[in-house]
Amino acid sequence: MPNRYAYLGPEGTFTEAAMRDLRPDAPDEARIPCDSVASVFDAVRSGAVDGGVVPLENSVEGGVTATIAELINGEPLLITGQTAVPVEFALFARPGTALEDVKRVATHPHALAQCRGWLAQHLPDADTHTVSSTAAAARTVAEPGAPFDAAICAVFAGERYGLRALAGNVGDRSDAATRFIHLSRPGPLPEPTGTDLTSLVAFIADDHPGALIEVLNQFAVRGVNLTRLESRPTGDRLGNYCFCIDAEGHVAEARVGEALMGIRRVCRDVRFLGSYPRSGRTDDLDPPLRPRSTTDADFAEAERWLARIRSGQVD
Ligand SMILES: O=C(O)C(=O)Cc1ccccc1
Repeated sequence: MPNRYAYLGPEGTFTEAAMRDLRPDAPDEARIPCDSVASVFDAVRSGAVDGGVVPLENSVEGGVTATIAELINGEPLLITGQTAVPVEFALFARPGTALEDVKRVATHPHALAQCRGWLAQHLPDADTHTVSSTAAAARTVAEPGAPFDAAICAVFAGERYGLRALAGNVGDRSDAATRFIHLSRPGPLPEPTGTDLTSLVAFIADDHPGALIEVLNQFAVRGVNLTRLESRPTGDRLGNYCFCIDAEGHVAEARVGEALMGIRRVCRDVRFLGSYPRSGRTDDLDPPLRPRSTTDADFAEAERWLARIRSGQVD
């Protein structure tokens, strides 16, 4: 039986597009749509599927709370891949509906947040409703007696559910993109590719001046570039935060491994989320920033030098 992969469904979500990017060889029957981000995590944890794809962050709206909360507090899973997908929104309705007939619009909360300008200009009196995904909105609009007149969704979702486009490009920014991650149960890490990311959550030991700088310094002094830093409430009590960090490089590399050891020493707790290729499509990526003296060979040479001086060799 081929491996099975869960994703935030139904068919026609941007997450499904990301899944096709990350698992291009998975046949249609191996792609399992779920109705929430939490149920994708649960399907991977329970072993019902071999992997899962969920949205992580959007270039306009920021982090996807449901995903980040699972990564921080849920039973641990590993991130084993990621990809970025351009998101272009369109307004779709049942055949025969005109723009002026649209009184109720449904979509995903992140899509709504990115289309507010267009809606205010073209449908100022319409009520907006949020549902579990853009494709769920399109599927509901297509049903007889639907509670909504139109959906904001991808063109492929509108077409998939037999709707007609009333307007294209309804996003306030045409260059918006969303980052999606591939999840696996804990196990062997993906091999380093040279263009990898490492994700972790750092829980500060005790609230003191410079606590975050101590964490960031572990990366800075070893020449590791950060690509994302987000503070999130730990959930314990108001004012307690943890820090979600993405860094360039793989934990198998000396500079990244040493930075993680340093963080482990200065933090109360560290949750390692994975080291994985930076994109499903690695062709258009810049090489990671790698300052002088931070190669594995540099670290190995420094380790040999330390061993020599510890044994009293000073020449
Ligand atoms: O609803 C979808 O299609 C998703 O995949 C989630 C989402 C929603 C809005 C922007 C990017 C991803």
